[in-house]
Amino acid sequence: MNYYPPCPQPEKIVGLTPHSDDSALTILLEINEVEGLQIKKDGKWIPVTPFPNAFVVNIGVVLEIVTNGTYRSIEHRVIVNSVQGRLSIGTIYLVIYDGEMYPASNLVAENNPPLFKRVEEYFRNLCARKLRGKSPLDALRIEHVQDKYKFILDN
Ligand SMILES: O=C(O)CCC(=O)C(=O)O
Ligand SMILES: [Fe+2]
Repeated sequence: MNYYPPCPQPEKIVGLTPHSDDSALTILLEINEVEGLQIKKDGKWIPVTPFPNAFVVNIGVVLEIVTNGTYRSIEHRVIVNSVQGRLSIGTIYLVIYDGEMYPASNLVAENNPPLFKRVEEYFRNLCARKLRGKSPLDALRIEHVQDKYKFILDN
């Protein structure tokens, strides 16, 4: 459960630092329907307006890796306001704690190479890690230099 108390100078703090969820899926209930959640789209922060009796379903890093980038995890943060506290409950769905994680083989082909490295024990140090945007996922990306080169030649 997350509680973000009101703050007299909300512009000076952030409720929850920008991050992508390390889960496969996160199901979030915005209990008292107070605004604050924002997603990053095209470099801009967009507010997610709470919708009564609805869950926010967030795709996490695990699904992005396993689907080889077909489903994208979104960077998000929470800001606070000076009037109302925000209450939310997040339920995270993970995979085997110390297992391996990699793009599903049937989603990878010669013309669709794996976008992420095989990773072991991604979750082991999860709680010790700082929230840092999408950087933990970016560290696992495979650069396809040949594809870039081909793109430059083709264009
Ligand atoms: O409190 C919220 O609305 C978001 C919480 C969140 O992003 C998280 O728990 O990962
Ligand atoms: Fe989150």
